[in-house]
Amino acid sequence: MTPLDGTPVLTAAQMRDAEEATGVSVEDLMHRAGTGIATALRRLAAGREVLILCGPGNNGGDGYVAANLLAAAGLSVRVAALAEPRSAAAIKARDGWGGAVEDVADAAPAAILVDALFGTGLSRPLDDAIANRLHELQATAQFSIAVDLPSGLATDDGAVLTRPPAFDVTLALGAAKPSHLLQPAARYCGAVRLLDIGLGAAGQERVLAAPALRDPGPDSHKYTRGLVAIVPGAMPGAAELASIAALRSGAGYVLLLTDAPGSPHAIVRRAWRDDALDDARIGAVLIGPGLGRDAQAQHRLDTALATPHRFVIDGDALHLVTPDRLATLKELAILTPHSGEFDALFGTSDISKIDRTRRAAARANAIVVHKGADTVIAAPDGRVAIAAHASDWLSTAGTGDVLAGAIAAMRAGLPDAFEAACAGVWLHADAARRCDKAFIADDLAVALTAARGAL
Ligand SMILES: NC(=O)C1=CN([C@@H]2O[C@H](COP(=O)(O)OP(=O)(O)OC[C@H]3O[C@@H](n4cnc5c(N)ncnc54)[C@H](OP(=O)(O)O)[C@@H]3O)[C@@H](O)[C@H]2O)[C@@H](O)CC1
Ligand SMILES: Nc1ncnc2c1ncn2[C@@H]1O[C@H](COP(=O)(O)OP(=O)(O)O)[C@@H](O)[C@H]1O
Ligand SMILES: [K+]
Repeated sequence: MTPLDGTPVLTAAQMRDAEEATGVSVEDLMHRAGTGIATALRRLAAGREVLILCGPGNNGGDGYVAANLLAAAGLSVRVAALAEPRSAAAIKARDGWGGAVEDVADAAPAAILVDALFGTGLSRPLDDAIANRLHELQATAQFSIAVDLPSGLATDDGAVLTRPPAFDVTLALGAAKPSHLLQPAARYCGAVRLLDIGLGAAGQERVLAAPALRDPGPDSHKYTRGLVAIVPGAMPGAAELASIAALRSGAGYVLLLTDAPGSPHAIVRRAWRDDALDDARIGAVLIGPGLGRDAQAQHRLDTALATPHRFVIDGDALHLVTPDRLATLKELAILTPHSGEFDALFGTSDISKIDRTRRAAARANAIVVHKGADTVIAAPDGRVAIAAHASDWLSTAGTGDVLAGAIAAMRAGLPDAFEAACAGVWLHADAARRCDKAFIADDLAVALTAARGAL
């Protein structure tokens, strides 16, 4: 049972391919899955009675295998089924279960509820009676665990076909699936833990992991650590927040292009001029937080984009560019749209957030950080990282400005724009975890120092 950080994310079809590529039979993979589930359950149940709900497919098969192993280990375990198993592997697993099989409709509740009804094979919404029963049994349990996915969730796009109960833990078999990470599905999974079943899964989509960042050395000075230039506009507070965030993420020098005084004094302030960015030492330029969308904003953006720097483009600036303009930039830019900014720039669509973000990155030839409770980061070369479960308290004004500053600091210091974007998103989420609840964006920016210090 391991955390998901850095692990591959596979769709249902990719899971089937990975399963075939192992050359291992479905029965053997199911045995591995059942063994992993039983080991996890022994720890999580701590001696309490376990009720395993088994569906007709291989998800149910995993449940029968786990039940058999738990009973053999002396644990109190009962099984309730929805229907007869249909796949050969699930039939064999059920036949290997020596105990009674109750009916889900009238099975008595237990302290520990295990949902092995449906996994990656769910093809349509659940019947109301089944969904209601699942909610009842989960509500009376002390602790609930979903095998692979809570029943009712689509696997590939974060969609909810039928609303499941909110589980305490989901055991992802073989690899994380998009719905463990994408909303609205992810909120029902609880803590997601990976059970390794020996799939040699490799793909371009991964769960975001902590970056490996170098600390300064004896040869470092402020410019080698990265000079971030920040272009402010109509709402100066946003650029101030981004400036603090860039410094506290480890930038060596933050130049805020304003003559308005402010703190901290570590921020260097100089009035905007049309040649303000003519400095080869600039490692990254951030433009967009609080920029406004008026003629002055458009002028500053056009002037900035005519320079050959590495850009982080956020907020209002995303309303003043087109994907075609972005694709002509010399250096790979990083775009940080929330869903409204994303739709305005790239249009709306029904496909999954992962696919939309990947397409947008290819279209604009830029790194796209598609923000939200689920943040997806995509590169034009196809790499994708998905951030797992950020603090919902991030939904407060100014936290996006803080993110933009953190990413700009990373962009000034790292050669790979995708890695820089990933590092900034990681630092931002970690800073939020350190802030507990009801923090404000100013607190979040300050907490970046501790987040950076932990790496
Ligand atoms: N891939 C791997 O490497 C490994 C995968 N493993 C495990 O296999 C799981 C996937 O198994 P799976 O493909 O058999 O699908 P599963 O989720 O059990 O359900 C399919 C069954 O349910 C039925 N059904 C669907 N929707 C329904 C509904 N709303 N209401 C009622 N029925 C519905 C559907 O019938 P049909 O749609 O054909 O009518 C079919 O009979 C995966 O999550 C993991 O746990 C591990 O064992 C080992 C390695
Ligand atoms: N419910 C949520 N859970 C986790 N993170 C969230 C949630 N809502 C927003 N965020 C994060 O908070 C930040 C908000 O950014 P943005 O919408 O641009 O705000 P602002 O423009 O006010 O700074 C983004 O990093 C986003 O990913
Ligand atoms: K399940």
